[in-house]
Amino acid sequence: MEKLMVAGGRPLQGTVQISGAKNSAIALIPAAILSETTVTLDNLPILSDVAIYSELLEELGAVVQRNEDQMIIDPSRLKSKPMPNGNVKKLRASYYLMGALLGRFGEATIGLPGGCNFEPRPIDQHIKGFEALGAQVSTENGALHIQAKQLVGAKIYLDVVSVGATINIMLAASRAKGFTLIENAAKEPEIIDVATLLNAMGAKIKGAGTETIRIEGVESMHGCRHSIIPDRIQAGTYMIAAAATRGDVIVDNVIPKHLEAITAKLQEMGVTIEEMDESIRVIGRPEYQSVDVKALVYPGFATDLQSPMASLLTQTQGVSILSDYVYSNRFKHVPELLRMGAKIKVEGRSAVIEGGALSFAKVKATDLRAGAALVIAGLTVSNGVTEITGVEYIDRGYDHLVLNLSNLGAEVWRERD
Ligand SMILES: CC(=O)N[C@H]1[C@@H](OP(=O)(O)OP(=O)(O)OC[C@H]2O[C@@H](n3ccc(=O)[nH]c3=O)[C@H](O)[C@@H]2O)O[C@H](CO)[C@@H](O)[C@@H]1O
Ligand SMILES: C=C(OP(=O)(O)O)C(=O)O
Repeated sequence: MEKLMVAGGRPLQGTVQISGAKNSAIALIPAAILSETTVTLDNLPILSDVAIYSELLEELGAVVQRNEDQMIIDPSRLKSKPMPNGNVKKLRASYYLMGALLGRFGEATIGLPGGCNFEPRPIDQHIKGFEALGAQVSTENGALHIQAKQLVGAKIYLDVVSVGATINIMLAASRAKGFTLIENAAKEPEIIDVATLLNAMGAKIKGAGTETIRIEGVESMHGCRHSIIPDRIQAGTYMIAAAATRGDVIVDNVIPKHLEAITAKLQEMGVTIEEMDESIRVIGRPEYQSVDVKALVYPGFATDLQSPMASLLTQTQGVSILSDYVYSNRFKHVPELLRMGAKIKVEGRSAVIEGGALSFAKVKATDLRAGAALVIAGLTVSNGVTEITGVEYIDRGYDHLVLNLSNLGAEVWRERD
């Protein structure tokens, strides 16, 4: 096992290139198997989740080639076979195989998903969607068995706005007979990215990015080439890190529109932001105002940036309230930040954060974004080295983190634990 060492206290300076989005990639890779011919994905992030997904497709019989930031998927010989254990348990997004296999073969048996378990992550809305499309769903030894003789389009109203359920239903409904309407759909940019790929593969999807998605099912789908959108969560994390270290950083290869919520919140704190076509410059200040932040569904402030934001809020002059309305208990970073001297109290779905300097400590990343929060906290500490274990979580979502931070002037390295 490795640990991440962070000797902070230096303002981050320079330019960082943002890779393709993890939360798109892990849906686009399974989406590709709805095609009978080769799909090429460009701007692929280099992440452990992506590597595991490529192994999952190979286990199902696909031929997968990786060249740097490109993945070429030939799913022509892929079959639906039961995947109750193994790699499916390593990532949450293995649940997209349910919608994709169901769409292509009318059958899927997939173990209940793993991933970052900051709190229970139900999939009842995914199941409700599959059932509405005419599938029968049962549980067999911890795996879900989903089967349909013929998927038939349906009107589906999601009880909660769910990225995962919206994408999974889009995948299955793309190959259903007739018309599907998803109402109260999630509007995240990653959903638009998946719909763009599916449409390039021959699907007929309209309205992705709004709360009503219309899908006319098609009988077959074909290969195409698609470039993955930039990772707005990675971008937001570097923006937060730049502000926390009072740095001056250009975050490049981004879609500024996807970053409006974090941009506005940083500006409210007193951070200077300059927006360009495909990049954002973040210029920090010695002092920041405290602010209240509410993590909500898109276009609200992303829940995935809530933990990194907690670290930045320790750098303000007052008391901030950081609430998460998507995952009410996503606060596993808090006990670790307390070890670093943070003054935080969790009250219900909110963390009440009082500004004050942090100090170095040995801390543990318990999930991906909690890990990012600890890296940012470590970058603010000038009097010693913060040691972060649980690096495998951080590797799920941050492409070349050590290299990127080093290029920005940070002293960060990995060591064997
Ligand atoms: C809306 C939202 O911000 N979604 C985030 C969520 O997506 P992810 O796809 O994990 O979560 P969902 O969007 O599906 O879930 C949103 C909310 O709905 C609930 N839920 C979901 C599915 C379901 O069947 N039943 C149910 O009750 C969840 O518990 C959660 O409270 O985490 C991802 C990884 O951290 C983020 O990238 C997504 O942006
Ligand atoms: C928790 C995350 O990922 P996943 O839902 O894939 O576990 C995340 O991206 O912050």
